[in-house]
Amino acid sequence: MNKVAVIGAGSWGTAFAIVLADAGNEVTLWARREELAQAITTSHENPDYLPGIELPATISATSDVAAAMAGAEVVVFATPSQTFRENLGQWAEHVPEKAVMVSLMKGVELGTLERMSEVIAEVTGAGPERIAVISGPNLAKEIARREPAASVVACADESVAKWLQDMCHGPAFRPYTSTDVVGCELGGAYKNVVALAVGMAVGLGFGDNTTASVITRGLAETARLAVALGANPLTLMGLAGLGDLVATCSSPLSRNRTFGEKIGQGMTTEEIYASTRQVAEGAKSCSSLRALAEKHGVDAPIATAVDLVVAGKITAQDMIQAFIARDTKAETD
Ligand SMILES: NC(=O)C1=CN([C@@H]2O[C@H](COP(=O)(O)OP(=O)(O)OC[C@H]3O[C@@H](n4cnc5c(N)ncnc54)[C@H](O)[C@@H]3O)[C@@H](O)[C@H]2O)C=CC1
Ligand SMILES: O=C(CO)COP(=O)(O)O
Repeated sequence: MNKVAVIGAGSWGTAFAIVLADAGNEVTLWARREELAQAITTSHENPDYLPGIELPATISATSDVAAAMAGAEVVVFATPSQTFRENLGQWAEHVPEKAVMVSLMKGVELGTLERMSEVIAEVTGAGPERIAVISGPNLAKEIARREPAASVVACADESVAKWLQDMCHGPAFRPYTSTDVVGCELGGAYKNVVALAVGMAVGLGFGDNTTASVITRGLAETARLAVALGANPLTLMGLAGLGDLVATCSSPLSRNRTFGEKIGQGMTTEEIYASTRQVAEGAKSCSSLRALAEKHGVDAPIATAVDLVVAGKITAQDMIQAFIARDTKAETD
């Protein structure tokens, strides 16, 4: 039995805590609010993020980050990407010296254009053998209901990836290993932006031809940037690329797809933010991924257009028309 701290008791932090507990680990979940931590520990339910789902009794919760991390061999982070650097700055002193840190987050930081594993390395000074990411088609509600799914555990040190794989391999969760941290993280962040574009198309009333076209060109765009940053193109064809893209773009459970759908139906970004408490990472990462692509000279029409729509500079209808009107070219260029 390994001792694991999961930092962030939102949808995914809580669902992944279930995966870890089902796989036989002792899990402490950190919640920002004391009343939520108490509800999780005493009633074995997260009423705010996963109501109606019974949590294993081996999950306890606390709002004290030092207590959550004390003695942990693994510290898993599941909070929004854009505030993560600031949060981690406060948490870093409590991370046990040898603990492996795992990012479940799917965003790229605005301004620095860094992936979350890079933020962890910078803030904590940890080496690549202590930093991992887990990413795949893992909609939190389905995972929490123990519906079967697969995922990718990526770490530059393959033996660490294997150790984490064993730790989270459970009755309904099948992890694969990878050493391609860059590919997994970019796949996870980019699919949120593509899901926004797909949601917009759905909100405008378009059907499966449109969404399949956006998904496929979204995968091409993701792979272009990921490969320019050193990723293995096959990673993008796998669970952390295509797999997550398909799940997120197809599912009404996706916050990013829903966000896009609301824009397509005519709501403004501000109205959508006011209507939900849950994070839709793509609404920020469209800007950082667009900038990252520009920095590396990579053509990124979807990230660019989504960024313009989210900023209110063009409409969703303009975006789709612009995709069709772009200069024609060979599919594989
Ligand atoms: N929900 C899902 O199905 C999946 C989500 N992810 C990723 O996991 C990350 C977390 O997402 P969710 O758990 O779904 O989000 P959520 O919105 O359900 O929960 C976010 C959690 O972070 C906390 N939080 C919010 N702002 C904070 C701040 N400023 N400082 C500290 N804590 C803060 C909230 O209290 C909450 O516990 C995101 O990067 C998301 O893309 C990845 C895979 C699946
Ligand atoms: O990352 C996810 C599924 O793998 C969840 O997507 P959303 O954040 O859009 O809900």
